[in-house]
Parts: sequence; C-alpha cells; structure tokens
Amino acid sequence: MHAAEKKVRAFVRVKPTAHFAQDVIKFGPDNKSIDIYIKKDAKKGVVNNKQTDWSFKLDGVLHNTSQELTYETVAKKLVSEALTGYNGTIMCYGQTGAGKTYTMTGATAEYKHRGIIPRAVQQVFRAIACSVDSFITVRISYLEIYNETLCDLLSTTTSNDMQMAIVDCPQGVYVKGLSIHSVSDEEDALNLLFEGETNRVIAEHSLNKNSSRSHCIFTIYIEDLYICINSKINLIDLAGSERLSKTRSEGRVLKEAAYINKSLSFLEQIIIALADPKREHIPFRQSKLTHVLKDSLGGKCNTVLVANICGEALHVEETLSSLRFATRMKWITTEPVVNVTYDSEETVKTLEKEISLLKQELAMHDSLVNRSLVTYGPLTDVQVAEIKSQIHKYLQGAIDEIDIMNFRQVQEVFKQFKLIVRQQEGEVETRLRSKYILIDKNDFATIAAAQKAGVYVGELREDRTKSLISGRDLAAHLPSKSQVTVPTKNLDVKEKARNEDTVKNDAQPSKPVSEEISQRPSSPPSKAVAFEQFKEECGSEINRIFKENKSILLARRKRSSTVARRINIIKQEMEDIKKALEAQRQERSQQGEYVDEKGRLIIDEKEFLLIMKLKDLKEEYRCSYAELQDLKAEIQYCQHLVDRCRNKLISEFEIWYRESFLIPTYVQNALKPSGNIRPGMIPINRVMCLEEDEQERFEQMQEAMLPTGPDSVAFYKAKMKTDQKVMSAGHSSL
Ligand SMILES: Nc1ncnc2c1ncn2[C@@H]1O[C@H](COP(=O)(O)OP(=O)(O)OP(=O)(O)O)[C@@H](O)[C@H]1O
Repeated sequence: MHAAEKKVRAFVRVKPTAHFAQDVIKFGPDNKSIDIYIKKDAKKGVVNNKQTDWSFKLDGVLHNTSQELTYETVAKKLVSEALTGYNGTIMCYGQTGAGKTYTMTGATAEYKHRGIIPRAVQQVFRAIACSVDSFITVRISYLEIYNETLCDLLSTTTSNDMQMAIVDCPQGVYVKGLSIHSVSDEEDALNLLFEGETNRVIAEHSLNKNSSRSHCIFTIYIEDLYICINSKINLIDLAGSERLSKTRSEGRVLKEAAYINKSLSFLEQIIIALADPKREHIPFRQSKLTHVLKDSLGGKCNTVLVANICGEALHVEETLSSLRFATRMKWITTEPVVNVTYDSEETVKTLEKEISLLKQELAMHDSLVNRSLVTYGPLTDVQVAEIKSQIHKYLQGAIDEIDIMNFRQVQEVFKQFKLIVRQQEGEVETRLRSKYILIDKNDFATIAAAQKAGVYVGELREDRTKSLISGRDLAAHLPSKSQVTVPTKNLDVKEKARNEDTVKNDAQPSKPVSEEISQRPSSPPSKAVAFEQFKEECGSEINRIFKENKSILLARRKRSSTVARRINIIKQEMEDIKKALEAQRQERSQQGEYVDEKGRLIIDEKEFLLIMKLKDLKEEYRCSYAELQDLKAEIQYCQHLVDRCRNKLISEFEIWYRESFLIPTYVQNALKPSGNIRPGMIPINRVMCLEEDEQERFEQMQEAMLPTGPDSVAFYKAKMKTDQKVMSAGHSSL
C-alpha cells in the first residue's frame, strides 16, 4: 500500500500553577507557538552573549486545557486511524512532576480527570459497538522499562524475570515474553490498566516523592478479522527527563536517574538522526527504550508527542529542554501504512493460478472418462431453470432421480430444495395463524389468562418461544368455559370437573403481587402451610388441572379393573361351556351320531345353544380385551400428565415460596408488576447471592448514582476492583 509522508505531531501541555512565570513564558495568539525569555545574568558582566530568548513552533499549546480537550486534540484522530489499521504512538515527555502521568493515565479517582489511555480504550470499544459487520479483537499489554530492564506489569507468573527480550522481525519489533491479554470490553481493559498502574515501580525522589522512575508503554492491539487488518496503539509515559545535577540524587536513585538520562539522551540522538534524511544507520538498539520504539518513531506509524512542562520560572531550564525535544520530534517524518493481515493482491494472484491449474486438471480427467460436455463455470439462468423443473418433477414423483453433473449443480439442487421448504414453512405458519393465536412463551400473564379462561395453550415445537392458543380470537375465547385445557383424548369426566373448578377459581381471584409483598410475614411459614396457601392462590390453576387429571386417571383405573374383572368372568364362563360341550359330545358319540342327507352331523338343541353362547362369549371377550388395551394406553397417558402436573406444581411452588418469603425486599421491588423481572425468571442461586453480596449491591447503587452517567460505569468498576485487590493483598500481607 502506498504510504503518504507525515510529520510527527508535537504538542506542549502546561501544568497549571498559581505561580505561572508570565514574564518568562509567553504563548502566541495562534495557540501553536511558545516563547521563552530569560533575563541576562548580571554576574556574567557587560559582555554576555548567552541567548536569552527562544521561540518554538509546535502543533498546539495546551494551556489550561481539560483532559477531554487534550484527548480530542492529541489522540482522537490517531485512535480512529488505528481502528482502520494504522499503528499509532503517543508519548509524554517532560521533567518529573510536569504532568506526564496525568496526561497519559489521568487521575484514576475521578472519571472526568481520566487521561488518554482510558479515553482511548473507551473510543476503541465504542467504535467496535457501533460497527455492524466487523469482527474486532482487542488485546492489551503493559511494559515497563526500569534501569534498562524489561518488566511485564501484567505478568501472570510470580517471577517476573522470565526471559524477556526485544526482537526485530519483518512485521516489526515485539517484546518476547511480554504477556498480551485479550479483553472483551472497556471494563476488562481498564482493569488491566489499573492493575498495571499498581504494579509500577515507584522510587523515592527528592523532586517528587511519588515520582515514577521508569518508562511505561501501554499497548492496545486491535485486529479486525473481517477486513484482515491489525494495528497497535502505543501509549507511552516516559520517565522524568530532568538533568542529573538537579536531582541531587544518591545511591540507587542516582543509578536510576543515570539510566533514565541515558535512555532519554539516546532517544534524543535517535530523533536527531531520524530527522536527518542523509543518515542511513539509526542506532535504535542503543537502549531498550529506543529499541522498543523503533517502529513507532521511524516507522510506518502515526506518532504524537506531548511535551509536559511546568509553568514556574524555577523550572525554565527543564522547560527549554523539553521544548527543544518536542521541536526536534516535529522534524521526523513517518510513513503510516495500513497493516494488512495478509497481502490480498498476492493471495488473489496465487488463487487464480491455482484455479486455472485445477480447471486444466478437470478437463483432462473428463476427456479421459469421455465426459466432454461438462462445464465448471457459474450456472446460467437456463441451467438453473432446468434444475428447478427437475426438482418439481422429482417431488411430484414424475422422475426418480436427479442427474448429478457437477458440484455447482449439486449446490443449486440443495438451494432449490431449501427454497421449497421455506415456502412450505411459510404456508404452514399462515395456516396455523388463521386457526390459532401465537403468543410469546414468556408472556406469562397472557398465558395464565388464557389458561384461566379454559383455553388450551400448547407449544409450537419449531419455535419454542411461542405458545399456541386455539381459536381465531383470544378475546373471544377468554370468557368461554368450554375449551379443553389439557391435551387428552376424549375423556368424558374432565368437562364436569373443570367447570366446577373454574367456578371455584372465579370466586377466588389471586392476590396481586404487591399486596402479597406488603403482607409478607417476618419469618417464612413452614413449607407444608405455605403449600396449602399456594394451592389456594397462585397455584390454584395448576392445582385444578392436576386434580382434574388425577380424577380422570382414577376413573380410567376404575373402569380398567371393572373390565379386567369382566374378562376373567367371561373366561371362566367360556371354560364352563367348553366343558359342558365336551360332555355333550361324549354322550352323543355313545348314543350313536345322526347325519342328514348331505352327511352333516345333527346335534340337539342343548348343544346348539351351548355353541351359540360360547360364540357370544368369545365376541364379548374380544371386545373387552380391546377396551382393556385402550384403557391401559389411556391410563399410561393420564399418568404421564398427572406426573407432569405434579412436577410443575412443586417447581412453581418452590419458586413462589422463595420469591414470596426469601428474596430481599429490594429484589421484590424489581419483581413487582411494574418491574422488569417477572416471578420465576431469576435463578434462585443468583438471588440468594445478591443478598449475600454487598459488593454487587454497592455496584448497583453506584450505577444508579454515578454523577457522570452510564459512560463512567466501566471506569469506576475497574477502579473499584483494582482497589479491592490492593486492599486484599494488603490484608493478606498483614
Ligand atoms: N494539567 C494538569 N491539571 C491538573 N493537575 C495536574 C496537571 N498536570 C499534572 N497535574 C498534577 O501534578 C502532579 C504531578 O503530575 P504527574 O504525576 O502526572 O507528573 P509526571 O510528569 O508524570 O511525573 P513523573 O515523572 O514522576 O511520572 C499530580 O498530582 C497531577 O495530578
């Protein structure tokens, strides 16, 4: 991809102070230039050639500028370009205490004062939330360079001296051994930021007790798998740049200051070298800092520098040094390019070559098996129409097979079948809708109303979120008491039982939930007592159906044992008749048998009657046996319904009991009819956790009361989690 040349952008941010040296520091009206005036040193005598005033031109002067405006000016564009595949680097440079960390991370106690990193994280996740067809992954790393040692601020292993090294590779520089963490949302990313912050090595320093003596690089890696681009945003908080003499350091702090000075002066050298187009070799490897920043400074990256300065006259030397550094940075040119995960042009070429080879291979294969008419290109309209007609013939039974020609044709055949299935599904649904009313399965109120009115409510298997109510118009059916409630066969007893129960039900309407809440006893009643109450009130409908099914089952069982008894009697009677017939036959054979002119045996009337009786009994036996079989099937079916009703009754009772007597009042409020949670929707474990979990309650309260609105929730949640971790680490170390 062709890269357009760009300059590094440099801004200066002035830390607010009550003692601003207005005679020394002057801002230009364009808000881009800054002039420094130093009075001539009288001690140096009349001949004093030392320069006393300087003028610097930058991309912007941020004086008395809010964190928000600073972000808008410095970072917003760079972050949005990172989302389109450009690497970006933002660096804060300046003396200790000048506001680098404030600019980069910000004050973590207050959302309004958050710095560039949390805002960049928010911008990235907002962009992800807004994009419809992207598949973006975000990962985070946090590196610290302290005394020329690489340190992983987010290391998950206990020993941090795992071999970390800066590695140059064709894709750029990376730190081997640095942990990179996937994050799914803003809060996740902020958790890592705050965790890293607490891990930063803090050294005591005579200028600022909490001065950071290390360089920190927070990196956001973005990868869009959908459009195959990736990028990273390096957000760098450099160590204080003050000169050694001024720090009055000693011992370890002196050593730290020496390292810092060395790496920053190497950084300065690199910047001078980069700004010189004639320079061929840039000594990036001189220090860890410059090596890590190789991509960000001289590379294909958008780079922004913020020089943080103090406004007091006392710090004018450091201010001058920082402004010089910023001006030099502005000379550097970069060539930002989109990082494509793979070279699409090259891939297309390779694939085209492969396709043409495969086509040749196929043609050769076809000619070997004498298949000369096969084509492998996309199907024409005529070919698609031919396939359609074949499928219709196949479905009508006119043909038994569809000829398979090639893979495209097979795909088209499946596509056409799918279309036909969809079309038929649509027709079936239209037919169902003309006969039934579909209601949402979770719309318990409507379902309960329908059931109460005796309307059969079934479930559509294809779409389990819908329930099915028979009848064209629910309103028309609700008052009707004659609808079937349970999907049984024509069971005669159910009608009467239901009508009786429905009348009872109508006389005892369920109490509204809010009323129940207000009447809640101080301690929960025993389950046995509560169960009776439940059956009378909320569970009356399911209890009614349960009782109804049970009575049907009992009736069927009674009938079944009557029929079984009758079968046994018939069997006994048949045995007796068979014996009597046998005796008759023996008697006949002893007395001599008579036959008619056609040679058929003649029997007496008694024997004839016995045979007829046996025939009737056999028929009765057959019918009773068939009825018994039917009854057995019905009993099994009814038993199944009774079991289901019993289970439902018990499970609904359990939910009702917990929600009525065990859930805390503030959750009860959410369960009120006006609340967005309906009874039975909250898993009880979670509800009980809520009661125990003060933490979560606190979070809820925070969400409701945050002064800066819902945007700040992720920030405060992450902050709170980090504080808790620190506190618990503190407790455990006590
Ligand atoms: N623009 C600003 N507005 C308000 N307060 C600021 C601003 N800049 C810095 N501060 C405050 O000044 C103090 C020092 O700032 P900060 O810690 O950011 O300095 P630093 O340059 O990062 O120092 P170090 O080199 O030690 O990391 C902090 O208390 C910070 O809140």
